[in-house]
Amino acid sequence: MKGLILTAGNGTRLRPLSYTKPKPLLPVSNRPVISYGIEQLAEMGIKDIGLVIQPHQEDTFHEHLYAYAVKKKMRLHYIPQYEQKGIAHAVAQAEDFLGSDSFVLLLGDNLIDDSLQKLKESFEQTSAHGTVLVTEVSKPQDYGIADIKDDKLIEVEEKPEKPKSNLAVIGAYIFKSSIFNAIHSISPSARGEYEITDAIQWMIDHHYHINYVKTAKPTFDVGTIDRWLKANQWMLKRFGNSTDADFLDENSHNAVIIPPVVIGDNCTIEDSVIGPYVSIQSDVIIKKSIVKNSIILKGCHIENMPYEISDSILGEKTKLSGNYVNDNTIQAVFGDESTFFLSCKDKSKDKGAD
Ligand SMILES: Cc1cn([C@H]2C[C@H](O)[C@@H](COP(=O)(O)OP(=O)(O)O[C@H]3O[C@H](CO)[C@@H](O)[C@H](O)[C@H]3O)O2)c(=O)[nH]c1=O
Repeated sequence: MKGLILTAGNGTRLRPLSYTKPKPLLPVSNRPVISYGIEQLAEMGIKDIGLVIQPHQEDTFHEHLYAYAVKKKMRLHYIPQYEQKGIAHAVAQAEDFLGSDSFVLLLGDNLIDDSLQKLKESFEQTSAHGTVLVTEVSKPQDYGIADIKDDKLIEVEEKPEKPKSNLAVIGAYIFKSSIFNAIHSISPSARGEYEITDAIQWMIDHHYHINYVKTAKPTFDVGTIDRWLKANQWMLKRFGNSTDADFLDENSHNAVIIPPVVIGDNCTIEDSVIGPYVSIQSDVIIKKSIVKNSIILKGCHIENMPYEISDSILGEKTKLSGNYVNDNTIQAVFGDESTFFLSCKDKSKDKGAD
């Protein structure tokens, strides 16, 4: 069995951060999202993983993942997708790499906090042509939705306006190579993409057995800022109350760390309150500031911020500083399409009745 991870999306909802780094390399609890998927494939005994990438991104992936793959004794094969024509189209690019092997397909921006062993067992025990993972979601309109009757998967529909259930088919699948019959037979959907859900439906309609495994463990699609922060919170919670602040620079002092927090190499934190739910990558300086529920990427410098930083993501080398001269003024430089939400307290309400 081989592994295939799709990473070639445009990451439009994560701009401007996804302009400079592919979405699956963005960190959750200081590890690239995709590394969690690679680890799950390693646990399943898979040695060869195809990564479907945008053609110019091979060096970036190699730089971030090579050492990790060597450590896990896995081989990464980069497969370019020249046009982003959908998930099924991305899988088709890997047909030569996959050959006649069965394969585990993971969506590179999905984080699934469950072992995929159950998926593998079900696939092998039932001799299915495909096994999908489903979970209950609160917004079924955003997902491929499963219709299950008498314990059988009878229909999957991509982002339906009127969902038949709240069971989403999420980003982990196992297929036999017969999936390529389906992929070569389907047409683009209304949104112009070759949908994996249409390929699965084709299999069901043509009497190939597709079964499902349900997970109750959390799953995250980190495709939006909000969901990325939630995934980060969840992964940090798994550290319990420990604080990974071993790497604080010797210059750090007067830092109050409220766990869970993860702090990378070579960081300086002074006169500041950090946490809970903060991930800080390496080479970050934070002075005289308060940061909670945020992700701070490599090389940021935050100093003397008159406002608490909360629910925020700061791209690499962002500089934020402020002063107290005028309560209503903030000076900052933001990259293209940055999002900045400023919450001010109305001080007149604090003055009482006089
Ligand atoms: C369109 C496209 C996507 N991808 C990669 C990028 C992402 O890591 C991954 C998912 O792509 P997205 O466009 O975000 O897919 P999304 O709209 O969230 O929906 C998918 O993922 C959902 C689960 O999150 C499923 O329930 C849906 O059935 C499935 O279609 O696949 C490619 O590698 N190539 C592509 O052409």
